[in-house]
Amino acid sequence: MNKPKVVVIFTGGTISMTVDPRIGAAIPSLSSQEILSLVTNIDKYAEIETINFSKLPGPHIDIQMMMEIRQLVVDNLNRDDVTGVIITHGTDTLEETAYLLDLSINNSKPIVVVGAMRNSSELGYDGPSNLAAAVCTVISPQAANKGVLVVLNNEVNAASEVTKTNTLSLDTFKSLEFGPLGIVDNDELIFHREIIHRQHILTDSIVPQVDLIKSGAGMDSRLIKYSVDSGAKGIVIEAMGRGNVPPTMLEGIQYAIEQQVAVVMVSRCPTGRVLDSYGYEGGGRHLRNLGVILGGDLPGQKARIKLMLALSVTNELQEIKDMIEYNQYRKQ
Ligand SMILES: NC(=O)C[C@H](N)C(=O)O
Repeated sequence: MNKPKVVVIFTGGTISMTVDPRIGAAIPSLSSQEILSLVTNIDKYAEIETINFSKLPGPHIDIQMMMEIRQLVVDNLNRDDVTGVIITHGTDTLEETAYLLDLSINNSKPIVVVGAMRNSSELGYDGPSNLAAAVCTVISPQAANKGVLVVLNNEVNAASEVTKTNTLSLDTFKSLEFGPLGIVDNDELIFHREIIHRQHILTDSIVPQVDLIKSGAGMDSRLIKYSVDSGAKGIVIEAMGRGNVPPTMLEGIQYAIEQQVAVVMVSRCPTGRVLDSYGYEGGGRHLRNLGVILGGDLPGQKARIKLMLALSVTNELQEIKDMIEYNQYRKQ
């Protein structure tokens, strides 16, 4: 019987790293063949085709590269002989690439993003087991129509829900609101739940000029104004609690909106969505009345990706608002 063909796009990250003895710290070095040779027996499950995209750590992957990875994924999913695509990625920016792919690709074939938390010089290198679980996920008929999946530590999470939560742990990728979609157990993909709302922003272009600004007690408007004056097309603000900012940030927010810069607000709290519950100066209701867009329960770095894609579709603030708030808030 023909084995399913899986394309693995190698981009780098700890999964491809060893410790360089000269500097005593990890850097990307392993080739795709070296990584795959550690995934014993994988050839019994799938025929693997490799694409060497880069050997970059997560923090070196930029938005343009994410779009190039996207094009490679689309091109390979369109091949009749390909069952699904895996992307190996540095975990620091993994959720951003995964979410970009999830929003911008509508294809029933599985797409899995995988990485590792321990490099190959460390005891307990988790790269091979994570890659094996990614292959088991991609070849499973259950994985069709699930959007982009993130597989590490035998857990399967939705790209739309997952975030990196711990700097060190093997189970760092968590869907903090809802828990994982499923697991890989004994080489089998088992789902525990569905995602109710999926969203696409189908575009093959992006507007990378979106800044991310976190709020803190007593912060003022300088960073927001600088962002606008230096060419930002959108700004994501990690506000406080339910979605409120110090009144000293209002001037900058108003300035941005007057200049037609889209301002999306999420919360610096790790869980819970933002809502316009508070009516005081700088509270969510006040911000919404000024034209601030609500970003749901996304962490700032993922709301930024969503806004970049939305801005590539339209410059109209109302249309951007509809896209960002889709299915989460009453239409205004
Ligand atoms: N575990 C990892 O992959 C972290 C690494 N700094 C990276 O993102 O490349």
